[in-house]
Amino acid sequence: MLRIAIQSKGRLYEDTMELLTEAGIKLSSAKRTLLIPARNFPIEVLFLRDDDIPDSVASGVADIGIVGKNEFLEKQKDADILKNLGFSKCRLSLAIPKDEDYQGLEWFSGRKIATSYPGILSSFLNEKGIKADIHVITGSVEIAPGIGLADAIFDIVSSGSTLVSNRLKEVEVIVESQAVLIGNKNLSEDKKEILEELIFRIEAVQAAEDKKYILMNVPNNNLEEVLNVLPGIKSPTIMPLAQEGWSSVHTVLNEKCFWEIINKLKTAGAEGILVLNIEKMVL
Ligand SMILES: Nc1ncnc2c1ncn2[C@@H]1O[C@H](COP(=O)(O)OP(=O)(O)OP(=O)(O)O)[C@@H](O)[C@H]1O
Ligand SMILES: O=P(O)(O)OC[C@H]1O[C@H](OP(=O)(O)OP(=O)(O)O)[C@H](O)[C@@H]1O
Ligand SMILES: [Mg+2]
Repeated sequence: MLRIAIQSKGRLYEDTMELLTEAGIKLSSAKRTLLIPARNFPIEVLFLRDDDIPDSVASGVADIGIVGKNEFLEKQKDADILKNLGFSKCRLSLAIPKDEDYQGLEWFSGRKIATSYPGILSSFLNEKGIKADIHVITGSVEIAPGIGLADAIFDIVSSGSTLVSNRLKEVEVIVESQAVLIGNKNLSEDKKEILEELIFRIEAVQAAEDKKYILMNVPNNNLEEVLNVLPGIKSPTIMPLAQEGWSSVHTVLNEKCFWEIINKLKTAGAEGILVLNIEKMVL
């Protein structure tokens, strides 16, 4: 049985649960239980605060875990990053009051910076030879400059709206983060085998993301024109329709690509275009 540590509630929880579900892992729904075995896969899920996930994996309390890369880097625990998971994307940035004139990192010399990430910040400042005063607070970091607690902050930024509403501006991006799958360094062969199967499933889910299956009807005379518009990843399927002189064309496209070529497809003579979600894709 492989044990995976995931966040019990918070920003990572929903996407993590969705990923496990899409990978076909069904949990027996024992709410308020901290350790739940899957019903159909040799895995059990341990629910923790995200701060405790890196250590639980490094120490072997859990075999693998899902946590923000920011948190993993901050905790400096000895485990491997096995996979980027593509959700909870954010960055750790330095931000200062918006009316300050900013010319470069020297601005921070001798200033007080509030953060929940003292480890990452101090190694960054050391590397750059900047001496600043790091003030650790565990939440609501963005209000620190406004209430006179610090001159600047180092915190998570995503859309940037929290910075704006606290009259701050982002001046340096130090770490790009997203949810990552981490693993203990000494897994047994049995556990490695289960992990491989899990990663295989995660990759099938990821491959299908942003991909659409599209079907359209095309007069045979226009087939060549339509096929020219479709990007040639793999050759499309072409089947005759019951109606003489028409064919049905099926292919897989990136969603973004679809919006770029939709008008060209119509001009080329495609009709009745259907776009379907793809759940999994094994390449
Ligand atoms: N605004 C955001 N946009 C995208 N990802 C974010 C955002 N805020 C946080 N994250 C990511 O989600 C992770 C968890 O955030 P959350 O706010 O749930 O943490 P927390 O309050 O420390 O939770 P816990 O109670 O488990 O300790 C962060 O470490 C970061 O990787
Ligand atoms: O750039 P933005 O899109 O505004 O996101 C950044 C904010 O999101 C997170 O806080 P969250 O909303 O999770 O609340 P918290 O302060 O309770 O952690 C993070 O701590 C930032 O404050
Ligand atoms: Mg936390």
